[in-house]
Amino acid sequence: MPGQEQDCLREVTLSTQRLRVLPPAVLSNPTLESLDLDRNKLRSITGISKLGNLKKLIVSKNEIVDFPNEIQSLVYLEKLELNQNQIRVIPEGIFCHLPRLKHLRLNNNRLGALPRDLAACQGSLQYLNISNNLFRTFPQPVLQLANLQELHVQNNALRQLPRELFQGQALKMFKANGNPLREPPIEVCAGGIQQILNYFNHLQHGSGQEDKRIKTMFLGASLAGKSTICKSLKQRQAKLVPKEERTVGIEISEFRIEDFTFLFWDFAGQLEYYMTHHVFITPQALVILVINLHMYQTNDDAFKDLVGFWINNLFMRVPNSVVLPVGTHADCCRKQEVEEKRSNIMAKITAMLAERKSNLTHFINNLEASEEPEVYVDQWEKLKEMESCTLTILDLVAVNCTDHSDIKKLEATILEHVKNEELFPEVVRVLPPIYREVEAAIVNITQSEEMADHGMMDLQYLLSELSRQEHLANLDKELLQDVLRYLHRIGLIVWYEEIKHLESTVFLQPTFLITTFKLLVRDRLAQQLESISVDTLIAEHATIRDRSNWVWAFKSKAMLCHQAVRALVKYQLCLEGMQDIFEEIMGDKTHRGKGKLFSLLEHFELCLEVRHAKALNPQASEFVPGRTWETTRGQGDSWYLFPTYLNQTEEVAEVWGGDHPEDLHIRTYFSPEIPEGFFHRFLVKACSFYSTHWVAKATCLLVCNGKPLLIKENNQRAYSYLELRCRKPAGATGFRFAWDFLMAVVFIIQKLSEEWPGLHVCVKSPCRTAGCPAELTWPDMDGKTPVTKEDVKTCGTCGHRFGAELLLSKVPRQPEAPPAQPPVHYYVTSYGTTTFGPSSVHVTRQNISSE
Ligand SMILES: Nc1nc2c(ncn2[C@@H]2O[C@H](COP(=O)(O)OP(=O)(O)OP(=O)(O)O)[C@@H](O)[C@H]2O)c(=O)[nH]1
Repeated sequence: MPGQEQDCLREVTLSTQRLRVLPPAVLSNPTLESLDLDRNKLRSITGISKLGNLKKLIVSKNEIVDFPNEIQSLVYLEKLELNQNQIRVIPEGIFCHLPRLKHLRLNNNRLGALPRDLAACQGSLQYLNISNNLFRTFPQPVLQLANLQELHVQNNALRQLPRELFQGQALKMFKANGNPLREPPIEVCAGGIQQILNYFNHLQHGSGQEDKRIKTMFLGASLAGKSTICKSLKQRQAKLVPKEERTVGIEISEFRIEDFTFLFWDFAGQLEYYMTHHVFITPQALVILVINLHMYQTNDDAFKDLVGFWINNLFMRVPNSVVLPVGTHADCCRKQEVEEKRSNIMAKITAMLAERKSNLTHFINNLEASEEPEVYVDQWEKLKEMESCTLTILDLVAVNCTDHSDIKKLEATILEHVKNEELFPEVVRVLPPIYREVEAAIVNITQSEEMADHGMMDLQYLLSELSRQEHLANLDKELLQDVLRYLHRIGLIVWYEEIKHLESTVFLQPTFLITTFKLLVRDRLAQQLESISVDTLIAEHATIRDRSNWVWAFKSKAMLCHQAVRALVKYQLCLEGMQDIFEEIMGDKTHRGKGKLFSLLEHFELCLEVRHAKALNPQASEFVPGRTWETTRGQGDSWYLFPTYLNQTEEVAEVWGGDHPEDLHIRTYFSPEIPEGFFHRFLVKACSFYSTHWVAKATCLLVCNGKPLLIKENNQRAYSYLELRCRKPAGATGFRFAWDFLMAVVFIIQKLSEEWPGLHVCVKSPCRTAGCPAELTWPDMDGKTPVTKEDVKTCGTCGHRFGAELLLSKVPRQPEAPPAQPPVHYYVTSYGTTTFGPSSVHVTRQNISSE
């Protein structure tokens, strides 16, 4: 039987066989205990009841519409997977016959309810996945599953979760993101089971209060009028912002209309700040896209710069957002011109949305029509998920910001949209009174006289300050952390508990965090560096000549040494009267304590530490997989590379020595385009992993075991890709190594791209015939099937045949080859950690050699 692996006929695997019916041979084997039918085309599994000894049945990724009733005969069943089918209803009378069922996957179907008799599995069921279905209310039978340890309900339409679910001891893992939850709000759920439980406990002591709050992000090109609108809305009058007062970084303010609280995040329009946008552009917000109508022309370039760029970025980053385009400077245009521009912008946005939809449909159809569609199931699913996301674009409002009545009109429009539950289902959150009390007390502290401008506070100190207040005397650390976590997620404060250096620091004024970013990520940084005062230089034991060197290194290599950063930061903090926090931000002088600034910049992949030191520890006696690779610390000054400021392009090309037709060559394509800042963050990630590297504006050369790998960025409309090349290796080991290297870099790219949920990335190998435009699409890389079955691939366009190892990660077969290894899985789990097959290599940071 094809694809069958037999173990005394107890176990049969028939995945990806394009089966439409169960093969009779399988059904004639009543001793079978495990049957895997993953990724086929089954509409039913008629006859399955003959396999009365089955313990494990996998029918995921098939075409089942009607729940297979025969499953009720499989009374020994322990594991059942029916995910990724089209099941709408599960009848009563099935689960009551499955008392041993431990593991049940029903995700990605069309279910809206579960049968009552699921409760019969209460003694056994430990894992249940009903994510990506159509549940509007929480399925009550689940509450009786006393031994349930893991529950997935993501991406349904749940508004409320029952408190009883969290009261038992068993539940260890619970996931609910992607639901319009009010009670508890999604920001509370993200804090985990304990936080949810605490939330319900506090709800018990008083009735929940409705909180209507929405983060509002003002985006748009420079000088569009974002700050003007923001300030005018807040002050309820036309409030023109002088041109010189440009937003630096992001400004945040709070504002109320009726009983809605708006948190305004006003983003600076200059390109340099786009690098930090990924940190602050978050889902579940109202996006106000501000367009200067006076500047806008009805041609494609103006549209791309002032509107298209932002729409594309929102597509990729927060694909489910609601966007209100606002056209400013209406007073500088004729009435008819305003109308023309308004309809031009709306028509072009509509065309963009249609283009995106049609692209996705095209990709999906391609996968479905491909030769082996079952090896593209994961890609297909991701695309389907993207297709279900909708960027809602509201009708453009044209305003004259100098006119009070226009501001009032805009305010009314915003309010009307926010009240629309269809558009903003999660605006209303039910909160225990204590959440509001703690929040109010924090706001009081931030506004008090004693509070320093920066608003940074130690967590323990904050707790003691709060609990000094009579009504919060019982506040404990856990509850405070719960509330802080919530306030962080809604954007009122900033608390990065996941960054080790910052876990005990709360930024009560989120703007201060942005101020810290701005110290090094800003426009005209070179001028800033040049203007460091002599006093500051002296205090840092530096000379004017050092300062010139810093400027030179920055302009030519986008690098700053530690001393330069210290001087720059000290100088800027002095200007703002905040010199007292210098040590805290920068760490101590020995460079060993990293300080908050670099913890932040490195966490968000905005800079890379480049240490001029001898490579790896020469004293290290051995390298042990899974353990930290110890390195010697360099004696010299640390340098930091800021990829945003890179402007050279030639350096890498020189080291690489030009492309060669023989190179192994793949491309990762991006649709709709490579997001702003993506390549820079990729550089930081990849270079912190591969110690030897060269970087330039749009290229990078990584070296591993002496072998180079080139990555080039090409970001053109309808042609956005990263190209990966390495020299054609000799011999099977060489191929294995080269493909491992390529795959590791592809996985870094894929891992990073997950941060843009609306971004589609696919990998292709160009045909190796010079001039032939054909490309070979790569199948799912985390699928269980090997990437390629054949040894030779034929190009469908030019007809030439190539060894598969030249196109895909397949090692050439050798006559004396040892028995097949288990399939190798690669994945990059996080910054600097990678797993290759059975052994895992954990490298926290390799030193950088300056070769
Ligand atoms: N006449 C007129 N001027 C406006 C209008 N809206 C904004 N302005 C002016 O346009 C200039 C730019 O406005 P800002 O609000 O600073 O623009 P921004 O989008 O915040 O700009 P960045 O800070 O660079 O991101 C200011 O001088 C405003 O006074 C408008 O509707 N009519």
